[in-house]
Amino acid sequence: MFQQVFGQHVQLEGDYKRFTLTIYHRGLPNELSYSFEKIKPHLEGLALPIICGMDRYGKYIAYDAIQEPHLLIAGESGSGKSTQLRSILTTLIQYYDENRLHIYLADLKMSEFHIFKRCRQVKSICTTPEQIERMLARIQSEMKRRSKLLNEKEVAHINDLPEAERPPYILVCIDELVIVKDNKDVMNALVQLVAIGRALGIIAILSMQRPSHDILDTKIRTNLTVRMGFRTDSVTNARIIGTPGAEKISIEQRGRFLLKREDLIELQAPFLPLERAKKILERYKVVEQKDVLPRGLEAASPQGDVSEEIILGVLDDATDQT
Ligand SMILES: Nc1ncnc2c1ncn2[C@@H]1O[C@H](COP(=O)(O)OP(=O)(O)OP(=O)(O)O)[C@@H](O)[C@H]1O
Repeated sequence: MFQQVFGQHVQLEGDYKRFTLTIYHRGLPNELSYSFEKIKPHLEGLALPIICGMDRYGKYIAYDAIQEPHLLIAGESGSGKSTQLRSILTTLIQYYDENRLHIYLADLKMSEFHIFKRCRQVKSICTTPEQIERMLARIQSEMKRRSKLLNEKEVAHINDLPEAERPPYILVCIDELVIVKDNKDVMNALVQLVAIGRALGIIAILSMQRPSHDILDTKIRTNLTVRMGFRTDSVTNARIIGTPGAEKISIEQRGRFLLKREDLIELQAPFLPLERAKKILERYKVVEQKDVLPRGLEAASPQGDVSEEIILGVLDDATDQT
């Protein structure tokens, strides 16, 4: 009824007694072409900026993952999760060099993280549960090293360290966690990461279709402070993600999602097609042979006990091992 009177761009919010009707001059764009030039000014001042999308006022929204750590991206198949992760990572790779940022990726669907192979900031791309286990074990020892460093220097956060001693931020992204949901080592490592990672500059992004209790431990879920809820097939699933209303997003509205931080807002994600992302990333890839680890982790150490310099400093070209 309100839409008939005021047009398409109205929003009715409220619960039992009190409702607010907001009438916007315009709606969200149906598609938002990815543009780093337009996004970049909105990242300034954020320690680890995560680009989200555009709001109803035509404003780009980004947040600082050091202030609001650990992100859950969820929604049904084809709703836009991978595309969103692609633009988050491509943005960060253009924004920070490897002295500021190290990225660890786990792509259990083996769908598309290969496009990040050989990017200087990308230190690992895992495609099997065993590789994830080892990657997280390495992250755990890096967490120990950083905790010790903070203790010695008597500071609370790596950002408080002098610039010369500050280690790079570490971003760990896992696509489709469901495949390793029964792996206790992986889950325990993740529990620890999301509990203490923030002060150490180690942040997780998890992407999955449905983060139900049997897939995502409550100890992990409660520490995923930011949620991006893409289209879901039911109210229940939208609630599980923490973005009630995501069930109302229509199938045609690709890249539309609800962002849950303190409030819940509707955004349109930038659209960065795979081929365009590949082109952008070309400039950030290693070219010299000595920069590329020729074999995988097994080649580096038959015992599977890889030294920190290798895993934390060199690309684990995991796909080549499989
Ligand atoms: N931000 C966007 N703007 C416009 N179209 C989009 C956007 N994001 C995704 N799409 C379209 O939707 C399709 C599916 O997107 P995507 O692969 O990201 O979904 P997904 O949620 O990761 O699916 P799955 O869980 O099956 O991997 C894309 O191929 C693209 O055509």
